[in-house]
Amino acid sequence: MSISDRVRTKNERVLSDDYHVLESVTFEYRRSNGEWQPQTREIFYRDDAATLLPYNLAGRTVVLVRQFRYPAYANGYDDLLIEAAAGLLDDASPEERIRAEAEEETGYRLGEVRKVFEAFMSPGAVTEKLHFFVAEYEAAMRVGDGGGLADEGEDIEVLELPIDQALAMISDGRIVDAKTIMLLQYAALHIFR
Ligand SMILES: Nc1nc2c(ncn2[C@@H]2O[C@H](COP(=O)(O)OP(=O)(O)O[C@H]3O[C@H](CO)[C@@H](O)[C@H](O)[C@@H]3O)[C@@H](O)[C@H]2O)c(=O)[nH]1
Ligand SMILES: [Mg+2]
Repeated sequence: MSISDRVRTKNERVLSDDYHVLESVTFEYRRSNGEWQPQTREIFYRDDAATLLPYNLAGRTVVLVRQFRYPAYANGYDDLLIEAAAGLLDDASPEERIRAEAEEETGYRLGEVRKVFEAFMSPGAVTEKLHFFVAEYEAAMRVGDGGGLADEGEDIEVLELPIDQALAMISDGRIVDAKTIMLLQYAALHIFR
């Protein structure tokens, strides 16, 4: 049985369609006891995206980026946010897109990239699914400064950190971005053992 047998979409109203689409959706959901219950939810339609953690096994380091994020600032975060490189797919394949995005943001032209998992990051409200990758890097792969695209408003710093320091920064609150925490914990569990 598909879950669509338990959902009847009644109405979809576009609240905003400036850059992404925000809709108010009214639907009925058939509860486990068989009753149909009306519900309304605001849904933010965002395209899927990909993120990647470059790691160097011998040096026990990883590469992250730092940039301004207005939504975090609006929620009281008074600093640049430390993140793994990430980008919206823009209709490309996750692997193709993350390779280009990682080079744009960090300056590293990577070899093999490995997909490790996929995750919905805020499934109560946002459609976006994120594709997670890791890739081994070495100093010779640095072909540029990174930094992102200035004409798209990006002003990105590149950070190379020991994995143990990055993990400590999760504990002390200096790293508070979910995708970054997930990739660093993946690396601690499966890469730097
Ligand atoms: N005008 C306008 N431009 C936008 C908007 N949203 C994104 N852009 C443009 O699209 C670019 C997106 O840059 P990417 O590097 O592809 O994406 P990202 O901002 O890193 O986003 C990824 O990480 C975020 C933080 O975890 C995620 O929130 C996001 O969904 C995605 O995974 C931005 O630099 C900006 O130029 C918007 O609402 N309005
Ligand atoms: Mg980005």
